[in-house]
This record gives sequence, C-alpha cells and structure tokens, in this order.
Amino acid sequence: FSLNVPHRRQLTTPGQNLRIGILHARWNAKIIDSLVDGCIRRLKELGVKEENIIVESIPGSFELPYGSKLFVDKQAKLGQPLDAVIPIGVLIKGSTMHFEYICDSVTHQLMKLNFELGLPVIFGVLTCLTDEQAEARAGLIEGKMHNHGEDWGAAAVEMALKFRV
Ligand SMILES: O=Nc1c(NC[C@H](O)[C@H](O)[C@H](O)CO)[nH]c(=O)[nH]c1=O
Repeated sequence: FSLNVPHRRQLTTPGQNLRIGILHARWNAKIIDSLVDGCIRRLKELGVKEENIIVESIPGSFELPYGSKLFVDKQAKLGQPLDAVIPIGVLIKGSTMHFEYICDSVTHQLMKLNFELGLPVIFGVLTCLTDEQAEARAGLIEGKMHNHGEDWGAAAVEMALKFRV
C-alpha cells in the first residue's frame, strides 16, 4: 500500500455542471461572431454542455452592463441561475471622443457588476483603435494574435469554480 497515491487526475471537463451566459453587442457583427464562436468552442472544450451555454444579444457595448444585470436576474427568476456571464463587445475608435467615454464607463461598470451581482462578470470587450486590431484579436487574421473569445470562455469557467467550497 503506497501513500504517494497520484493526485486525482485533473478533471478534463471542469465545466460540466456550469451554466454560462454570453451577452454580445451587435456592432461590428463579423468580429463579434468570431469572438462568440471562439468563446463557445472553449467553453465546450472545458466540458460546459451546449444547453448550458445561453447566448443573448443587445444593441451595443454601452448596453452590456445593464443588459448583463437584466440577463443574470432573468435567469435566476427562471430557476436557471448563471454561474458566470461573459459580456462581449467590440468598440473601435471613430473620429470623436465617443469611443473613450463608452470604453471607460463600460469597463468600470462591468468591473463593479462582479461585486454587485456576486458572480463572475468577464471582461469581453475589445477596445481597438483600428478594425485590423479588432480582427486580429478575434482570430480573423491568419498568424496574427489569437481569438480572445477563447480566453474569456476559459476565464469564466475558472472563476465560476475557483474558491468554491
Ligand atoms: O459607436 N460605436 C460603437 C457602439 N456604439 C453604440 C453604443 O454602444 C450604444 O448601443 C448606443 O449609443 C445606444 O445606447 N457600440 C459598440 O458596441 N461598438 C462601437 O464601436
């Protein structure tokens, strides 16, 4: 009988009992679609069941904070509470200061929502100066960067499970 029993194999499907919400803006739809696809792909790789990945959309990134709150509250009322929510948006600098104001307010409010809602709210907003920067971060330019949606899916699973007692 040996005491050095190997550690239990790390669960390859840690997300099997999780329910994850994805709330995406509809501005810059081609980039959004790639980010959402990457996010879903990674969630499934981590064991989250397709029926437990709930995808909703709102007009633009400015609606992500309040939309996330409404989404989380609705799922709780339906008796299908989310374990994490992933707001996804793509903000691309235009010719005015509009971009800076939305980025700043959305970022701060999404951060606050973690504490207000008491569940992980992942920061899935690209704040880019050019279309190309955004496309590269959505994995749409061969050999350049990777699809950040995958990172957000992984972060949601980790944060939903970490420190769980
Ligand atoms: O302007 N550029 C963008 C944008 N504007 C709309 C805004 O988020 C909101 O939906 C409206 O102001 C109505 O409240 N929303 C984005 O997601 N990306 C952008 O690049």
